[in-house]
Amino acid sequence: MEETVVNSSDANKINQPAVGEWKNDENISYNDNYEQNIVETLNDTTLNDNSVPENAVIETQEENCGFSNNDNTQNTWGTEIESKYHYGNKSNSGYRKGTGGYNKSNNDNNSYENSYGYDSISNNGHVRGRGRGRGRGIIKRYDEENESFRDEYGSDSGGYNRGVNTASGRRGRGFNRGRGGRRDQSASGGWYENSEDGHKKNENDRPTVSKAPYIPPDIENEESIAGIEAGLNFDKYKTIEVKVSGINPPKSITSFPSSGLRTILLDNLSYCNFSTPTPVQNYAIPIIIEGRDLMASAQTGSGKTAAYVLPILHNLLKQPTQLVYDEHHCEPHVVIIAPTRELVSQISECVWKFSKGTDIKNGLLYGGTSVYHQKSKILQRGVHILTATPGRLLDFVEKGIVTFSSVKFFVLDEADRMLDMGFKPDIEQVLTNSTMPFIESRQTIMFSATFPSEIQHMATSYLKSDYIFVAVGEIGGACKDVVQTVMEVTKFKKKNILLGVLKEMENCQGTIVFVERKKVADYTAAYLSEVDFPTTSIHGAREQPEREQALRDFKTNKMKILVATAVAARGLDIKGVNYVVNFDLPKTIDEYVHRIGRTGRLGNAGKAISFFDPEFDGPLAPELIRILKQADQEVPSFLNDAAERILASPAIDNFNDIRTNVDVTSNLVATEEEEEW
Ligand SMILES: Nc1ncnc2c1ncn2[C@@H]1O[C@H](COP(=O)(O)OP(=O)(O)OP(=O)(O)O)[C@@H](O)[C@H]1O
Repeated sequence: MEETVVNSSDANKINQPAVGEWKNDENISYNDNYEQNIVETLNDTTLNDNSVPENAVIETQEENCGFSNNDNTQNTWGTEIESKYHYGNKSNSGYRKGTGGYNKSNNDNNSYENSYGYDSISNNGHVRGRGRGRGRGIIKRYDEENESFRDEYGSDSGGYNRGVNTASGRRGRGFNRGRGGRRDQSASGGWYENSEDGHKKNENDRPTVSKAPYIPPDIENEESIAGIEAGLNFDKYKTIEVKVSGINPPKSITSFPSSGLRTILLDNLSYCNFSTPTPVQNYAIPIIIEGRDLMASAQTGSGKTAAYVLPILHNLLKQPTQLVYDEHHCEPHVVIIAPTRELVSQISECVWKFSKGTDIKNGLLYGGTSVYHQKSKILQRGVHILTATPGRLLDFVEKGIVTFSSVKFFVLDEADRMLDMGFKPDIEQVLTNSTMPFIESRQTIMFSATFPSEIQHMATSYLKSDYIFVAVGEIGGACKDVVQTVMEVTKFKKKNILLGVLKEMENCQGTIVFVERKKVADYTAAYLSEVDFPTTSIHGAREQPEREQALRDFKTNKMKILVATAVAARGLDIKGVNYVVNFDLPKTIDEYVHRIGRTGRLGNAGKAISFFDPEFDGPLAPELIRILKQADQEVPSFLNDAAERILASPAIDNFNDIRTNVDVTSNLVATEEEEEW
């Protein structure tokens, strides 16, 4: 079989602004191209819901390779000092720092460790560092039937792994070759041959690092009850414009008691301190209760989840039908799909808290967790409402564990995201599954804060023709309770400016810093920890337990700052998020709107600070200005200048064939954010 060798001199051309910056600052003695290739490798080996079978466990081996023979490294192992934010236990966040080079370890706890040399390990089988290598991918696959692991060898090329493992004061050298195995057309990581003493190991005695499947904590706990409390601006919701279109839309409600919702739901609402419905709830509840399909858009943090969960629960309770399940499969009545694991978990919590005291069975499926555990949970009692990420859901559907024959409601949360290029094939696969009831026989519901018109057009093919459209405020508009500041910051200054911004805050507790790349997330979190801001991070290269631990640490204020990639941009509802900092601006304005919507929720005040680098962010300027104006925010003059430059520049050639009489085919390509998560 032909090997694909990535030439390290063929530098990956991705813009990687912050990488150079860190390198400059940390005096790391290797060149830009090399670093960029590492980034490329990591993309290839990312685990996410779509790329790796969920029950796969990566077996990692490595052989250290020798770059670390420089004086810096030699001198420093003895000088490590413990920072006050280094937590010794495995379920916490922290870091260890040293002096000189940059060493970042991110292994089986939620910690950042800085010391000499350069090293970065994460639990999903990536070993990053210097050196180069190719090798075969091995996936340790969990065999559910036998409850044991078996090896599956990846075939074909893909990943390109490099690694020097110099964790915890040990250094080794050696040359590492490993070809990232790919399965199911997806990158899945590779294994490395490793030797602490620098000698290549015999294949037979390579150590196996098999991870036990992760069983997440139960969502059914009282802490889940407390949502965000309504803020001072909650009453402003009354004045917001709501547009409703469609034939004979049901009349909106004005209060929960007059909504017709069943008593048990009203009781649960008051238990959860929901006294007044938000506008999207006023309109969506009666529409769904009356059995109409719905596409709805409302600003971030305005209660869209309850707007569909409550009427669905009401209808299930009003017309109970028998739950079909046995030891092999189950047939949910409601399927809710959302793009990220944490969001799925959050929605499921919401279902649980509103269905308390009823017979409704609630289940969830998401990647990075034990398949066996999730399977037994939903097959034990059956499941009325199943909330899932698309990858894990399809996995269960393919295995026949979930069938859709009893589906009455199909919900897409963050619907525009679920129907964009990254997820649309999965959604199509779900909706065209032979067991899925036709459009006329199910109720289809879509919600998001942003809904680009092209996605709306596409979405209509999944809805009944008389669906109702509800738009609360401007579609895709930013929440006006968020004060938005845009600063002109070039890439090399970002780090210092971030520090300045954090220091200027009275208390930086509850700050989410968004970056574009996983690696920059790690760097930034490590750096902030080092300068005494307790920080953790969430991104797609972290193991699921680490991701959940990071969120818990942030939610419980153990960590003041959460550095995140796009994985945390949508839907996450975290109390006490006072600031969002866009260290890197996103590529699309909708992503910006979702990110800044992590603060300023439910009438509370929030603040968003964005670093605008004219070199990279120019294309976003016109749309950013539109969003700032819509939310009555100040538009800085440099942004106007950048927008003028963009608008004055010639239109980008779309590389369209100038002939009109030829067939055109196009392939779906995953978006970059997708790969980056
Ligand atoms: N009527 C209400 N009364 C009190 N609290 C509410 C009400 N509706 C929603 N909430 C709370 O408001 C918060 C935001 O709700 P939710 O997460 O559903 O917003 P969203 O519109 O889906 O946001 P996003 O667009 O970011 O996904 C949650 O903590 C929720 O519990």
